[in-house]
Amino acid sequence: MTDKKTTSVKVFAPAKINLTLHITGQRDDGYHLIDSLVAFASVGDVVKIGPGEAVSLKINGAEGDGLSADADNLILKTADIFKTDQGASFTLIKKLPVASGIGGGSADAAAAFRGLVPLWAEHDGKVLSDDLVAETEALAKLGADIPMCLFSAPCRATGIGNKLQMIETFTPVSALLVNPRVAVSTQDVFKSLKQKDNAPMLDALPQFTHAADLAGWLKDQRNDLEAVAKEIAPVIDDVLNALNDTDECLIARMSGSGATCFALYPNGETSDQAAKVIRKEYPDWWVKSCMLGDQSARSMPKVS
Ligand SMILES: C[C@](O)(CO)[C@H](O)COP(=O)(O)OP(=O)(O)OC[C@H]1O[C@@H](n2ccc(N)nc2=O)[C@H](O)[C@@H]1O
Ligand SMILES: Nc1ncnc2c1ncn2[C@@H]1O[C@H](COP(=O)(O)OP(=O)(O)OP(=O)(O)O)[C@@H](O)[C@H]1O
Repeated sequence: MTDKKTTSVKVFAPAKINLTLHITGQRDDGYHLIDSLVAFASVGDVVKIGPGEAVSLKINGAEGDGLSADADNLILKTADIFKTDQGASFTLIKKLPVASGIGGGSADAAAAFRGLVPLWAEHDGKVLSDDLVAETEALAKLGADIPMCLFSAPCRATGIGNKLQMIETFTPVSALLVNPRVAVSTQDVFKSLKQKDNAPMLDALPQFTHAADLAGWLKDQRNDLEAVAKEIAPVIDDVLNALNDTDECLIARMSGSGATCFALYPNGETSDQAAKVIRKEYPDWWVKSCMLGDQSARSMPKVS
């Protein structure tokens, strides 16, 4: 048997992209009901977990400045759920902008959870996986986007984002993600939203065989948070204009509560070329050419 105290785990935490985000109601506790088509990007954070006497967190990476490594960090909150006295030293390589509508914190929490299961597989003679249902429920309470990030695969999310219908037939598409480096608070956007009972998507979603199909369909769908987010961060309009101006852009929309926007392209060459153009004009923006689709295989913990 391997010595679990010396095991190290590395987990990819991909960005979540809300291709659509229809807000269809509000619960009595204030949380909003959503109907959202979600895919996961080939760009994301990396969570490394090594042995440690206590639970600790160190943050590296280009987007790590200003993100606190204290008890409020979703990685430490996730470790707390397991209620063991085992240690773990986390290193977060933060590559996704914070508070940017692409679920970075939720992705980190989900990655930490996936990584801790093999690291802490057994403790005090008790198999951790026996408790996973209760622990997964506790994890979901840390953030509405966490359940979808646990799967990191295309899905339709309803409820408050906790009811997931997986879409196994989703065809991967080339995309460009752009964030103008303006943090937008999800809570502020929801608080400013006035119209809460918008139409959901149709019951049956079409099957998309290429990016142009998906983009054509998205033109009739919405992100109901986009208008409110633009009032809070008018630069979102500049991002959408910049994306729409690039060659062969099929559609440009905002993800989540913003300010990150995505655009779809026919292939990787066209999204790479658009990235070059936007980076040249806006050198301070965060610009990533990527694939959107199923990242579940890449997101499995790599144990060494
Ligand atoms: C906008 C989305 O990213 C779409 O996927 C999510 O709905 C937000 O997910 P999240 O950032 O993980 O959200 P949480 O951290 O749970 O909540 C942040 C704040 O957003 C509001 N919130 C969140 C989710 C939801 N379905 N309704 C809400 O009203 C709540 O006021 C909460 O105080
Ligand atoms: N590991 C983490 N990474 C990013 N943010 C974190 C983390 N832990 C806690 N937070 C806090 O969570 C808040 C939301 O950050 P996050 O990057 O997840 O926002 P977001 O991309 O807008 O999320 P969503 O799309 O789920 O609304 C931030 O204000 C940040 O302080």
